[in-house]
Amino acid sequence: MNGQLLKVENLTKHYPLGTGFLNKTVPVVRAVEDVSFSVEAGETLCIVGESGCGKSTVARLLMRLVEPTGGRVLIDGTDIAGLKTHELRASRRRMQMVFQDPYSSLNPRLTAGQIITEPVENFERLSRKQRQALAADLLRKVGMRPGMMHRFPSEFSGGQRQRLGIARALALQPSLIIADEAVSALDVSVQAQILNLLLDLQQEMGLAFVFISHDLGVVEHIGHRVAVMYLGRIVELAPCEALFANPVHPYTEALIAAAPVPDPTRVRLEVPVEGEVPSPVNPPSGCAFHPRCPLAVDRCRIEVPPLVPMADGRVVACHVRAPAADTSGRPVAAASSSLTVG
Ligand SMILES: Nc1ncnc2c1ncn2[C@@H]1O[C@H](COP(=O)(O)OP(=O)(O)OP(=O)(O)O)[C@@H](O)[C@H]1O
Repeated sequence: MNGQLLKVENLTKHYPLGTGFLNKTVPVVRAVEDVSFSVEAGETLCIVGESGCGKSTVARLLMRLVEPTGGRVLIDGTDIAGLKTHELRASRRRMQMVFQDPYSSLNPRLTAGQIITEPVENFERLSRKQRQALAADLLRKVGMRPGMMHRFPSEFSGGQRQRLGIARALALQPSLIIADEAVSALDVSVQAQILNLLLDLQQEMGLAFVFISHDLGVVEHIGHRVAVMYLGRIVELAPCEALFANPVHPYTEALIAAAPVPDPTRVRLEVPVEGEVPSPVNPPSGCAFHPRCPLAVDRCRIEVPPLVPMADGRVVACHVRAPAADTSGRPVAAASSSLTVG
């Protein structure tokens, strides 16, 4: 890992519900609220959270497929919002996306060779020979035979299609790949093969990943650091091992407790977190997790907790577990509380 590639500062996305009539304010979906993180070259940052917490919206904002309501995305120190069309195209070469559904994300009328070389052909004209050489090289990179370039998507399995999606993303030699639920549609054994392929490619090419998943098993396998999102906000961002060994935010603890445990020796926590994720149109006041949190105190109902740096390098937004210092520098609540209450 050698240098900051991507920096996200206070990224916010509100989707208006309908259009305002006679300047009437319209309700908004608060999909992403004040999200900040960075990714270094060669690093994998995972983003986890339940459905609807804003993970895919973050991915779309990074690719500038949607415009932010606020905040900035910087690639190699350059704010992508200020880029002209041709500069944006160039910055997109640095950052490519792999999508969830390998069945619908490939054009069924194109051959595998055409599909994976198309991104390059959007920038430069290739001779037939150049296209074939590039397709062969990309197919080899993702563990497929060059002879497969003449086949159509319908002739491939789900895992092979996702390999094609990865080959296509590699065509422009990006530094960063955003993978949005890239293995969720695949069988578990195929998932492992694709994850190992991504790890090999990272080693070989120094690729960085923003890896979005709701599956903690997958995240634990592939992540260097993990950002946990709840209702549009990051509530904990920590090195992967530290997060799984010692989750600090009660929501992180609940997510890990609720996940299937592949390792039977790992102690499973009994966390009494109940209820549904509230609506992002009208989120709870203060800490959005407080209605479901067994540790909530009065302050949680009133103030949004800031992300507080902890000694082991993680940041946590929790008034109880990671209290911000008051003006005198003293913590304002107990530094740690057990979740296994009552
Ligand atoms: N174009 C849109 N217009 C209005 N609301 C939207 C739009 N796109 C997403 N949302 C809402 O924004 C919130 C965050 O959605 P998002 O898809 O980013 O979450 P997610 O964590 O990726 O969920 P999932 O895992 O189900 O894909 C949700 O409440 C969703 O309904």
